[in-house]
Amino acid sequence: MANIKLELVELRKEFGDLIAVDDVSLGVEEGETMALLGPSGCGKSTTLNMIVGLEPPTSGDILIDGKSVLDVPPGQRNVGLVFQDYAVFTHMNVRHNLEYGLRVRGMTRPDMEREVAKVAAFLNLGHQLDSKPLELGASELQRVAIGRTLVTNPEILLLDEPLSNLEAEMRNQMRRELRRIQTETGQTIIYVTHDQIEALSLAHRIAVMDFGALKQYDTAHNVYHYPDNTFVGSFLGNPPMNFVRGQFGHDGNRPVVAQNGSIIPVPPSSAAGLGDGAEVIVGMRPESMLVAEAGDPEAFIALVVAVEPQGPETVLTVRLGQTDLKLIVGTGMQAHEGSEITIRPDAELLALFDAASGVRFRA
Ligand SMILES: Nc1ncnc2c1ncn2[C@@H]1O[C@H](COP(=O)(O)OP(=O)(O)OP(=O)(O)O)[C@@H](O)[C@H]1O
Repeated sequence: MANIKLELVELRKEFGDLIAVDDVSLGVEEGETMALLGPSGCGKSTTLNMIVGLEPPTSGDILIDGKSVLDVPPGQRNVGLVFQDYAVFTHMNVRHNLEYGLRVRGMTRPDMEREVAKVAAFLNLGHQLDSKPLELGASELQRVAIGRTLVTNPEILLLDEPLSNLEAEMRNQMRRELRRIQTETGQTIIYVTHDQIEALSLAHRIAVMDFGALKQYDTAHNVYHYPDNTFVGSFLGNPPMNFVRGQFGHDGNRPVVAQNGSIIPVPPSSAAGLGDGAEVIVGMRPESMLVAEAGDPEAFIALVVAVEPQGPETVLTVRLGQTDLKLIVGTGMQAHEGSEITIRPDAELLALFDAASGVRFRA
């Protein structure tokens, strides 16, 4: 069992009547990258600020290596925060920027030079130690900002939207760079982002937040494929998860969800314990629905309303009752607007949610 580096215990922050962080509990293992993901205003930065010590929690606890750090002042928590807008000193060259955190800790010059050389080489900044920040490009600046923090060897590296100021090309490059930092240093990283692709591609585990609440905390694979609620299903994925609202029931022995005469067969495992007549929402990822042969007992029939080729794949919009669904299919698939199509959802990935709460039914 890996060491739990960081633990949040019913962490809460209120600003007046507003609950910015709503009793969030989670643990991050040593060497793991955890992404705090969610829409603007969901409480990501407030959570980060409480971990760093810039914001006192209203209640709850923050443990690093099993010890509460609530009484430890920000500078002494040994957590390194890199802000979105590259906190570097513009009047200092790169070397002095990298040295800064070590100098304030009173490190000797030879030790400092050794540590700075190591981090500069690691981040490909060795040839730029004498440059001023204004002479650097955006990704180099970002590497200096990360280097300034990394050189202090923090217990936890906290990154607040680190790639949001970069162009698409640079962003991909920095993403690769961050993955390298992750694998080569074994650094525990907390990564704040509203970008699901960044979270899915960089994080071992993702905490999905909405209005201060933790909506799911699981591996990147599980939050995508097995969302706990409709919020997570709709926040991740592009196009997002399809939802069909209907009534649970049986067609003969087959469990189905019916909406205005249209029916979707659902796997018995997803419907365990559900009574006929229950109001539910069926969730299906666009890429987890196959075009099937007519008469397939696990399939449903829908009307094709749009066919949009998008290079390597095609997005189909189909209508089932009153609901439009998106499917991602291969380009070999021939579909015609106005024709009927038989669709079989992947039984393993189909999800049933309670219509009132949006929470997934678990067998
Ligand atoms: N100092 C403060 N005083 C009052 N309200 C605040 C303060 N800081 C944050 N908030 C509010 O708390 C909520 C959470 O904000 P927070 O910045 O943590 O969200 P976020 O998910 O990081 O958003 P963003 O991605 O836009 O930075 C928001 O409604 C915000 O307006």
